[in-house]
Amino acid sequence: MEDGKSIGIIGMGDMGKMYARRLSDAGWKVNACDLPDKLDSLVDEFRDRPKVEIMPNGHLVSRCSDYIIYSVEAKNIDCVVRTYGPSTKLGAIVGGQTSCKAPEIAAFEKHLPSDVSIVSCHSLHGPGVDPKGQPLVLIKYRASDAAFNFVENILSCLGSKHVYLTHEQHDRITADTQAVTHAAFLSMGAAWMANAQFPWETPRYIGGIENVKMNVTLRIYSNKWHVYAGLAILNPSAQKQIKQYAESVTELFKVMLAGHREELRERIHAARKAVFREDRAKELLLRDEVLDRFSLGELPEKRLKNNHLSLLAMVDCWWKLGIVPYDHMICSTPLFRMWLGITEYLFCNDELLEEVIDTAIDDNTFRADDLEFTFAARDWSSRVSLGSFNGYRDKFEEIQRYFAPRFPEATRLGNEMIKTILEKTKGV
Ligand SMILES: NC(=O)C1=CN([C@@H]2O[C@H](COP(=O)(O)OP(=O)(O)OC[C@H]3O[C@@H](n4cnc5c(N)ncnc54)[C@H](OP(=O)(O)O)[C@@H]3O)[C@@H](O)[C@H]2O)C=CC1
Ligand SMILES: O=C(O)C(=O)Cc1ccc(O)cc1
Repeated sequence: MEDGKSIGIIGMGDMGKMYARRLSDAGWKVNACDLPDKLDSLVDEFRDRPKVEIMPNGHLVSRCSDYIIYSVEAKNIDCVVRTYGPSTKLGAIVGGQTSCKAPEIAAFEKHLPSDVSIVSCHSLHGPGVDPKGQPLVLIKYRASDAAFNFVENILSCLGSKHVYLTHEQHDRITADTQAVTHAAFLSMGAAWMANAQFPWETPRYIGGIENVKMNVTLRIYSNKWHVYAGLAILNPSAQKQIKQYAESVTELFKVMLAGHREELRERIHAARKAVFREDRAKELLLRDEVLDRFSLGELPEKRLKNNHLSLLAMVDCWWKLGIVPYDHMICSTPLFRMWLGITEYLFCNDELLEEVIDTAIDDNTFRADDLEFTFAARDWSSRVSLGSFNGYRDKFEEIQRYFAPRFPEATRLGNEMIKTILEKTKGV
């Protein structure tokens, strides 16, 4: 490895460990730490990897490493960089893995010595997904070409697709792709819990699009709350989009309740025209055989109808915000691709879309679910707008406890689903 240079990782949670394993497998010396109370267990866990040296704190990591990655909670980034930043080795390069870059760059600007270069990164996938072929954002904020090339060379062992952005572009795009996607799935989970449902036990929620909704919702709730809270609350563009999503849900639900079929049809078709190209149906990201394969419950003989308020509102929201989601495929996460996949599956099928409009107007059996979904979307939006980390955490963890017994199975199915979908969407 390049002249005995080494890499520092501050924060050995899920992402930090994944980086430590992959970088050391590629032959790099890694110096890593977490909070002091995890020292012994980390030393134990990495005992069989001589290339990973676990250190007691970030000062020790910072003073001996040539590229230091902060992989801590986004909400703690200022405090952690303030503590260890001044110990950074003279002339080293620093970056971060947090999901929202404005606070991370601000912390680097404020607390790092001026001789230190800044090159940040963001793997656009969770720790359980193979990084190969997934987007990896690289941000050259304050660095020479040589320093940037050094970082790019280190991270090339992940096999990811490199995407070069400024930190402002990164935050704008991830608000469009991640934050609003998470808001939709978080709201589904909240609504199911409010109605005391486990959707895989209800025939009308099994098969096709419903499988993706359930698996992704459970996948999100099985993760750590701070990941979603950080990227929603700390990113100002995200707040705006989550608010628009809640407004789209509310307005569409009111049109449904009032029974205004033509108004609903016109609005849905206007949104469809703005978001989907006319020939999109020829190249759908997802098809029936893929969608039906990953069920948590028994598939019913005949597919049951749903008005898919969550999906109608998503396209309405993109339309209102002038977002064309395909523009962001280069920066998409697996969950975003699945969300876009089921959205276009619905909107690019005239017959299904017409059935959804009729169901929305004529079928009363979804009203209770839609009411709870509307409350949930608005509640998530107000917690995010208030910037309330505690409020976000309380709600997230309550719902997490409710669904926890099904996490192992949902994670297994979700991983298979992601793998299959990634194969189907290669090159998109
Ligand atoms: N999980 C995901 O899917 C992805 C996450 N990210 C981002 O990566 C970052 C890390 O996420 P993830 O690994 O999932 O989260 P984790 O909570 O698993 O990891 C963060 C780790 O940092 C530790 N930490 C906090 N303060 C310090 C400190 N002062 N010194 C050393 N360690 C500290 C935490 O300890 P403690 O728990 O005790 O506070 C924790 O172990 C986040 O900013 C997240 O937004 C990016 C891409 C994907
Ligand atoms: O795919 C998703 O949206 C995830 O939920 C995983 C994830 C979470 C945080 C990130 O910064 C990147 C990826």
